[in-house]
Amino acid sequence: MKPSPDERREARRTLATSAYSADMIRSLEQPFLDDGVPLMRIAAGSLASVADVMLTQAGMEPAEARIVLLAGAGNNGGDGLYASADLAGHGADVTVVATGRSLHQGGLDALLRAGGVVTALDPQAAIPGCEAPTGPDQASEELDQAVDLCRQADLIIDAMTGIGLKGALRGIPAALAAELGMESGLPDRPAWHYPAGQNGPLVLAVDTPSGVDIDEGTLPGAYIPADVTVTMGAMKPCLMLPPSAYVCGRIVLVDFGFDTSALVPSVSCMNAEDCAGLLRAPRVDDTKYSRGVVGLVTGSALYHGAGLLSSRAAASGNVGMIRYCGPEQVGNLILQELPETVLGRGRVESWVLGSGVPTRQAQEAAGPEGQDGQRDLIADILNRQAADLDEDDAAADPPVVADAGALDLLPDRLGPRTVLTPHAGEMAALLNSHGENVDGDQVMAEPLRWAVRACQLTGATILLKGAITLVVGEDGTDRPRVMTTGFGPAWLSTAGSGDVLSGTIGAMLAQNAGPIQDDATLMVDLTAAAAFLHGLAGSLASGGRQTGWEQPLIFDPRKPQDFADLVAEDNQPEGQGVVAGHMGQPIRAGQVADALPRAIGLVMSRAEGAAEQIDQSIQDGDDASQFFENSSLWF
Ligand SMILES: NC(=O)C1=CN([C@@H]2O[C@H](COP(=O)(O)OP(=O)(O)OC[C@H]3O[C@@H](n4cnc5c(N)ncnc54)[C@H](O)[C@@H]3O)[C@@H](O)[C@H]2O)[C@@H](O)CC1
Ligand SMILES: [K+]
Repeated sequence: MKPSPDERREARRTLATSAYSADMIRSLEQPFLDDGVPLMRIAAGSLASVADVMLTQAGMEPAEARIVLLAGAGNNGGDGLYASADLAGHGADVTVVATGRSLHQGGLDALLRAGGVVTALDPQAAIPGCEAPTGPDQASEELDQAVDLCRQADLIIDAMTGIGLKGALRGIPAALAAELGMESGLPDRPAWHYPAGQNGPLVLAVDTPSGVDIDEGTLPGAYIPADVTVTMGAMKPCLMLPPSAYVCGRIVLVDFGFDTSALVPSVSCMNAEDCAGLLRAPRVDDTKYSRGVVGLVTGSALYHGAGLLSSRAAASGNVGMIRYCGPEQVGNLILQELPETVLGRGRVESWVLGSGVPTRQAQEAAGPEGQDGQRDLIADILNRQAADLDEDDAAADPPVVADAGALDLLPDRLGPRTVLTPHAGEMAALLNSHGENVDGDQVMAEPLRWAVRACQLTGATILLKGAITLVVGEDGTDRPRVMTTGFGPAWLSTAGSGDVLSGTIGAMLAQNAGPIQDDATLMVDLTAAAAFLHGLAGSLASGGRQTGWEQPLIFDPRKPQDFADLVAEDNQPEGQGVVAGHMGQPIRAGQVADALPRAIGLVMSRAEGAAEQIDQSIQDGDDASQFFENSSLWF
C-alpha cells in the first residue's frame, strides 16, 4: 500500500533527524545489496546531480567545469568514480587523483570510458592504465602537482574515505587533506553559511568529509571541510555531532528507502514537531498550579542579573507561575520586571539552581559581601535529590536544573531527573572532580565522549552547550540517549544566554512534571526541546536564518528534478548557492527570553496544523517571516 502524505512526512522527519553508527549503516545497506539494488550507482547519480546544482548555482557551466576527484581505494572512492564518470560524460573535464593503491574497478572502467584521466600518488599503486610514481621524489612531486590541480579546480569531489575510515587519516590522504583542508581544529570562518566556493574550489564530500570520525563526531587529524556533503541512505553521527558537523557544510541525504524501524538511532536531533509534542497545551480546567510552577535559586549578592534572566525565561516558558528564592535586592529587581513572581519557597514542579551563583572559590574570594545563603539552599535541594535515590524514590522531589554555581555542590550520585548544564570549562572541572584529567579544550574536541563520561560518573542528564548543543542521559537501555540541537544562531553566545537556557529548561520540566515522574528517559528530550526553543527564540530575536546546524535536504533519487527545485527554493532570497543563508543581527540574552513565548506559540500552533496561520503571518510581514520563509524547520 502506498504511504499516506503524513506517513511520508513522518518517514522523512525520522530520516533527517536520526543518525546511525557505521555498523548500523552497513546493516541497513545489506538487504539492498543482497537484493542486487545498485546502491553505488544510485549514490553516484545523486552525487552528480548535486554537483551539477552546486556548479550551476555558483554561476558555472557544469559541462565546462574542471573537476578533481580525490578517490580512495574503497567504495567511497567507487561512489566518486561513478559520479565523476557521469559528469565527464556530460562534458566536464575530470581528473581522478587516486590516493590509495587501487581503485574500485567498475567505477574506474566507467570513468575511463567517459574520458576521465587518472593520476596515482602512491608508488605502490597498481591501477590498470595508470603509472605509479617510481620513487619517493617523484611521489612528492606528484603530490604537489595534485594539490595545485585541486586548487585550480572548480569542484573537488572528496571520496577518499567514508564510513570505512579507521582512526585519523594517514599517509597520502592525510597529506592531501592537510594541504587542501585543515590539519586540526575548525576552519577560521563565520558561523553563518557563506556562499560556497567563494575563496577557492567548491568542495563536495561523498558520504562524509574524509577524515572526520564517523561515530564519535571528532576531528582526529587532517580533514577536508566541505561546502556540501551528500550522504548515502541515512545520517551518520558525524553529520550531527559537534565538532564534525560544523565541517560538513549543507547536508544532502540520498533516500535509499532504508527500513530503520528496528534500530535505535545513535544520535537523534530535536526538531519542531517533537518539541511541539512536549509542550503542555493549556486546558480549560487549568489553574496556575496545574500548569507547573518553577522555583529558582539563581542570582546572588554578587550577580543580580542572572536571577532576573533565568526568571524571565522561566516565566515566559509556558508555566503557571514562578517562585524566586534569593537575596532581597535581586527579588526586588525581579519584581520590578516580573510582578507576577512570587518570592520565597513553596511547592514547585521544578528547580532551577545556580545560574549567577558564585562557585565556592569565587564566593570565598569575595569575602563577606558574597555571603547570601544561596549556596546553602542549593546544596540542600541537591542533597534531597541524592537522598531520594538512596531511598529508592527518585521522583519524590521535583526535577532539577543545576547550572554554574550549583555545579560544585553536587552530591556524589544523582539521578537522570537532575540536569547539569555546564559549558566546556565547567564540564572539565566537573569531570576532574570525579577523577578525570581533562581541560575545556579537550571537552570541546571530544564533546560526545566527555558528555557520556559525565553522565556515567554523575548519573545526571548532561547538557553540553555549543552552537550544536548535546544532551546525554538515561535511555532505559545499556546505551545512553544522545540528542543534539543546533537550531539557533551563534549570536546566542552572549552573556546571560545560559541563564535564559536554564530558566527555559526549568519551565519545560515544570510543565511535564507528571510525565517525568513516570518516565525519567523523557529528561533528555525535554532538555533538548528547551535548548531547541532557546535556539528558535534566538533566531526570532536575531531575525536571521543562520544556525549551528541545519536539517539535511532530502534527495529522492527517483526524482532528481525535485531536488533542483528544492534547492532553488531554499536559496531564493539570496541566490548565493546551496549553503547560502542570511545572518540576522546581534542579540542580548534578555531579547531571547522575550522571544520565547513567540517561539513556543509558533511551534505549538504548527503542530496543531495551523500552517496557514504561520504562512499568513509570513505574508503579512511579521518579523518571524524571513526566518520561516525558507527554513527547513518543517517537513
Ligand atoms: N557497499 C555499497 O555498495 C555502498 C557503499 N557506499 C559507500 O561506501 C562507503 C564505504 O565503503 P568502504 O567500506 O569500502 O570504506 P571507505 O571507502 O569509506 O574506506 C575504505 C578506504 O579507506 C582507507 N582508509 C581507512 N582508514 C584510513 C586511514 N586512517 N587513513 C587513510 N586511509 C584510510 C582504506 O585503506 C580504504 O581504501 C560509504 O561511505 C559510501 O560512500 C554507498 O555508496 C552505499 C552503497
Ligand atoms: K569522503
